[in-house]
Amino acid sequence: MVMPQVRPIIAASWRRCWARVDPYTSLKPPRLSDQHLFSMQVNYFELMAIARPVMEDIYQYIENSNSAVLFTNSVGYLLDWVGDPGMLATLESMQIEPGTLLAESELGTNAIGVALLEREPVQVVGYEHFCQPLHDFGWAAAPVFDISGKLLGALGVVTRVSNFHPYALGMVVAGARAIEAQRQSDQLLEEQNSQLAGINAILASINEGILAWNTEGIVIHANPTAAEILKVPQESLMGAHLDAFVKFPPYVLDALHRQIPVSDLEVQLSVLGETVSCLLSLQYVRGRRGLRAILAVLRPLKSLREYVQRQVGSPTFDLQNLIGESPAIRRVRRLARSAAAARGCVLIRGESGTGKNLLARAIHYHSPRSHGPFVVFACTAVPSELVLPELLGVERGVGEGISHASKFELADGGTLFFQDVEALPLEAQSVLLNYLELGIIQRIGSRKPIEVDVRIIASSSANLEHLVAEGNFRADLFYRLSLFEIVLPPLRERKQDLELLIEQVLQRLARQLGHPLSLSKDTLAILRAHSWPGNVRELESVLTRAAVQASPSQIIMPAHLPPLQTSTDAGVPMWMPNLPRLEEIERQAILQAAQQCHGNVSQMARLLGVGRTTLWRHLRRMNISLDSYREDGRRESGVSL
Ligand SMILES: Nc1ncnc2c1ncn2[C@@H]1O[C@H](COP(=O)(O)OP(=O)(O)OP(=O)(O)O)[C@@H](O)[C@H]1O
Repeated sequence: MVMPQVRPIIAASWRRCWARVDPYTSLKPPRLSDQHLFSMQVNYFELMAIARPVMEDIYQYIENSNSAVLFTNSVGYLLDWVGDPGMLATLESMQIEPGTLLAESELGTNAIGVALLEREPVQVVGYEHFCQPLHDFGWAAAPVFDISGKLLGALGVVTRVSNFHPYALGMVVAGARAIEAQRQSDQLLEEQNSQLAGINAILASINEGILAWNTEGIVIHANPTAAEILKVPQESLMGAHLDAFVKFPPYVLDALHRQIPVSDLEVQLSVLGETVSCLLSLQYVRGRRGLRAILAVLRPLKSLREYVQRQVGSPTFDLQNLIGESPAIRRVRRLARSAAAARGCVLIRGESGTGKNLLARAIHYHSPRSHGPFVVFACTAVPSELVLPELLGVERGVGEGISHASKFELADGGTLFFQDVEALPLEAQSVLLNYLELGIIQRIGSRKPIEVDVRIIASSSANLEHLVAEGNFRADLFYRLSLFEIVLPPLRERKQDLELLIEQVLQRLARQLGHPLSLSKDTLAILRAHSWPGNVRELESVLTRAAVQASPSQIIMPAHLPPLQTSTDAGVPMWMPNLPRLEEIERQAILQAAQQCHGNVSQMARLLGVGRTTLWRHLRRMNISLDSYREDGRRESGVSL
């Protein structure tokens, strides 16, 4: 029976102790071996490093009052203490010292044990201790939590009952809060530092120059690439005044003054008297109290070109990938090698899907320019109003929008490939001709001539002679381009290559599907009989569909093939003068596909066995709008019809 004046928290502890603690014997709490204590202290090193100064602060107030300040872990093991030597010796005589378990289950009711169990500050004085040997003492303790509420340990003060001061509890509570606050701020700092280290590592590894300076003009970050572009050591830049190194042109200063962001503006900086050309982007970092820093991204023009090159510079562009051993294809490969070694323009002609793209890339790949970029200008994919800005680039003044480089500049030192050159508007044809004659271009909005060294390759599946006769293609450009002409034969004219091509496509599909693939005899016969109006692209698409249909079986049977026409009347090159009749057939096919695919260009292209680009070209040429076929009347982006 507990006396009514006993506080409930103490009474509850006594009830817990009755079953397992003998109140009358001398204390024998468990103690860690020195080795275990040491490893525990190592584990708690950071927390103890925070707790120790707080413990000493508290001890300053209670020094000479025969007391001690204790810090335990969350289980109750005493990790550290500080106190009057007399009190420490007394505690030691009761087997209480660093390494001792002060849990309620071992020492009976005591402030540390109860504070850890009840997760609240508590004082236990005199007879409130369950064990008699502690009746002479007064303890106060407060639990310490982390930011998520997890119990970390307890801070306690112990004195003789006669010296016990009611303020002791307030002191340990304030001390515990101080430990928590310090730990949280340490953790935040550590997080920020690790985030900062992460950001710095990212900034250091990216290929763009990153330069940041504060409102006083002091450089607060410069990554290695920025140092490389500016040719100034990174250590010299950091912490220096930017003005000491870099002079911006007046229009950039104006942008900075007015805090206008710029993106990929081609600029010439004066760095310690040397001129550095690069693409500059500016961003402004704002805090609650206004502008905090300016962030500049610097990109060397060269690296941009290399980037373009990396996108295309893969070995798949080897001429060996133009499969076929027919005399026609051998001749194409021979011509392509001569074209690669020469310097002038090349015109590649042939029906859609015969490999014009492949050949253009291969010529570049085998040319002395292969280290330079290969840039594609897809004439049908660029909306007509954007053709000139895309081709020539745009120079805009500050505040007028974003300047961007021309395709010629991006291709400088490499090859510029005009895919479907027949779709180039007349104005752009003049630009191209002008470049071929003078070797310079001028960005829109600028009078400055830019000298570029670009080789031109063009492709076409159109009847260019017809277009010239109609006045839709400049004759002088046509003659200039066609000085070196390579014609890719349609597949139906080199059926002996069919099996080689099938083999190559099946090998690729087998790799993708993860099992070998072959054709039954009947399937091969059907493929041989087909006229392949869509050429190699159609073959690839038919085999892909069939392989997927056949999977998991490894043999493609006739049933797996999509319907194929066996007509022989497709054997007419697209640029022969019977275009109107063919055009009508094409128009009907496209309209049917549009209906079936609800105007979805990708699906239509698949159905028709042509590339998206080719389909867009036909749509534009035939002035077909897909809007009415789409359920939501939506226009597809990228091309205006
Ligand atoms: N001789 C060939 N050997 C191997 N693959 C080929 C060959 N010819 C074409 N191909 C493949 O056929 C597909 C279409 O080729 P490509 O895009 O070069 O044709 P294209 O004539 O430029 O077509 P379009 O005029 O429609 O743009 C590509 O996947 C290409 O790799």
